[in-house]
Amino acid sequence: MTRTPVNVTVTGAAGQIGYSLLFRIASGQLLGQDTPVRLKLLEITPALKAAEGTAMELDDCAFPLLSGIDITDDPNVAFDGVNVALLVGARPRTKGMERGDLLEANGGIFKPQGEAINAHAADDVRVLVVGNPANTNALIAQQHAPDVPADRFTAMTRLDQNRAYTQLAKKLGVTVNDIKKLVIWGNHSATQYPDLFHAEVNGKNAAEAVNDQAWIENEFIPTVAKRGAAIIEARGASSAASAANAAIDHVHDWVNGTPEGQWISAGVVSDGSYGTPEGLITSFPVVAKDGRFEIVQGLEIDDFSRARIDASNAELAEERDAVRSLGLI
Ligand SMILES: NC(=O)C1=CN([C@@H]2O[C@H](COP(=O)(O)OP(=O)(O)OC[C@H]3O[C@@H](n4cnc5c(N)ncnc54)[C@H](O)[C@@H]3O)[C@@H](O)[C@H]2O)C=CC1
Ligand SMILES: O=C([O-])CC(=O)C(=O)O
Repeated sequence: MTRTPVNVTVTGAAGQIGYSLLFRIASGQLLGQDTPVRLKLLEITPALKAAEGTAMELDDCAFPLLSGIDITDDPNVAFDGVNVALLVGARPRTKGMERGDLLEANGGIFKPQGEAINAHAADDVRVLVVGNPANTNALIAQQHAPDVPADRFTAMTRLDQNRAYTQLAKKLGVTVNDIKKLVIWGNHSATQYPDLFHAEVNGKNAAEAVNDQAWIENEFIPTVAKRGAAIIEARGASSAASAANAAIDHVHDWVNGTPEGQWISAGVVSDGSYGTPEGLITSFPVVAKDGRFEIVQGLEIDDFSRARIDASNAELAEERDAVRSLGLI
């Protein structure tokens, strides 16, 4: 292995997503089998011992690509030289708790992390925010990192996309491999809009293949949008392995590019495309090329989709206004 290791920082490393994510990163699934990684684990002080336990287990895997592990409770240390930052650590939503309640609890975490990324990250840093409310947490971090290009800050809606793939595949009796361009617009919340109207199933329009508007409106969209709550209800804890899997997908595609003819979903800083308020971090159909996400342009948006995209972005604008009034941005 001659390449310099890539520094990957994971916050909330002792949490349940961290426990799924770290082993996959160390095994090469994030960046590929020819890329060594150095892991930097950020935790709050009381959870450092648990993070050390996870690090002991990582050691015990003897991963050939894992060149070292640092554990710290100081964001300035954790983000020193970071190339890929996975901001997972946050307070998860618990049963009966609304996403809006999380804004204040989590906002304070992402401001100092944005500042530390600004001060210490490598020039090529890429940031994925997983911790909820992911889009607005990403906005807070991004706003506190003025020296980092804004397009390096992203929020995760890939789990929502993956959920949508399986729901559609089950409905049509196909496999996820038969589906393309099925993407999420808006917020990672119950207002998100999984879009069947631009998706393809074996080359045909997905909404036409379904041919059941009532199913799209009353089953597909709510099932995908409320899946996080359904998992909490069933498991007594929020999605963890599937969230880690989506984080791997997101960064892997960001770095390696999306296959020709495929789109993916990512929360990226809006340039005003599709009437979305500029500056919000909101999910679009994107392609990854040369290490950058590009918003897919020129799609026709009918009234049904328009209403839903606008509603989700209005929610994000409210979240932005709320964190602004709390002095977090
Ligand atoms: N965007 C998405 O699709 C999804 C997002 N999530 C979110 O991911 C987040 C993490 O979920 P879990 O791992 O299940 O939670 P968890 O509670 O098991 O772990 C969170 C960890 O973050 C740590 N932490 C808290 N504040 C921190 C700080 N300032 N710096 C570093 N670490 C800190 C905690 O000590 C804890 O170990 C939650 O906000 C959850 O809602 C979960 C599933 C999907
Ligand atoms: O709601 C939560 O905390 C977990 C979550 O984001 C999801 O599963 O989509």
